[in-house]
Amino acid sequence: MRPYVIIFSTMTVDGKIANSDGYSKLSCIDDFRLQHYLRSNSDGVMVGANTVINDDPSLTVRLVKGTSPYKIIVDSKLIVPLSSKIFQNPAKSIIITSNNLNKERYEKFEKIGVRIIKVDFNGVLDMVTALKNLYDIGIKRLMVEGGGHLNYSLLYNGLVDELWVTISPFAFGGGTSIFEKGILKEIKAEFYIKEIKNLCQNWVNIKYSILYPKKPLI
Ligand SMILES: NC(=O)C1=CN([C@@H]2O[C@H](COP(=O)(O)OP(=O)(O)OC[C@H]3O[C@@H](n4cnc5c(N)ncnc54)[C@H](OP(=O)(O)O)[C@@H]3O)[C@@H](O)[C@H]2O)C=CC1
Ligand SMILES: Nc1nc(O)c(N)c(N[C@@H]2O[C@H](COP(=O)(O)O)[C@@H](O)[C@H]2O)n1
Repeated sequence: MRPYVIIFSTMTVDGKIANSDGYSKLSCIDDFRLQHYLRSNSDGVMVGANTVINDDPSLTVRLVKGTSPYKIIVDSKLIVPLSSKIFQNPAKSIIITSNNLNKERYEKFEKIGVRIIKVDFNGVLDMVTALKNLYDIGIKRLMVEGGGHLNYSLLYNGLVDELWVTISPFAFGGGTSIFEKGILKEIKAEFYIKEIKNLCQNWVNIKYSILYPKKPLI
């Protein structure tokens, strides 16, 4: 069994979640409220290593009432700084990493009370096993907040149930896309609209469910 997975992202009209300098502030207040609402309705919120390094996020619930979920970082080489805001509450922090690192690297995090889940690494981490582990420790509903490489690796493995994407009224013409394939192959996932909502004036949120092709195209 694995958690029910929802990706939440805010992108430009050209599908970028950050520009090439790492600038990523794209939401309006209604969109931030939706983000915090979904956090408050999730058992865990997951981000990739680059997002932690670039944004130093809190991943807490602040704009609506509710409990902050577990914070889950996907980081195969354990490069995220120990001083990251996420680790201010180490008991609610989990790192998914490779089972192939020196034990001193794990100990640094385990010492402060961060839970480490070790899975196989073959260019990317084995997210199927990672999600099974999360389910077994009580994370039944998982929100994923990017970035593009993490989003794609979950999509590629057929692990995403819904995408909630907000289109903001900007274009970058470059930068990080909402889905970045990295070293993985291309697929053709299909998205079905469940709901469309106007946010603020010029932002629009679309909730999709996802249907997967049987095999990767390439
Ligand atoms: N507008 C928005 O809504 C959002 C914008 N952003 C922006 O996105 C940018 C970061 O996106 P991106 O560069 O794609 O980075 P990610 O946050 O997706 O992190 C990618 C890294 O995570 C690690 N990783 C380990 N295992 C996996 C796996 N199975 N699949 C994918 N990644 C894995 C890899 O590093 P390693 O090999 O070292 O482990 C990889 O390089 C930032 O600029 C951030 O500000 C982020 C979230 C939301
Ligand atoms: N929904 C959304 N809109 C944006 O404009 C964003 N830049 C992001 N980024 C994501 O939110 C995290 C920051 O969370 P905190 O406010 O620090 O709790 C950031 O790391 C991205 O995952 N999201």
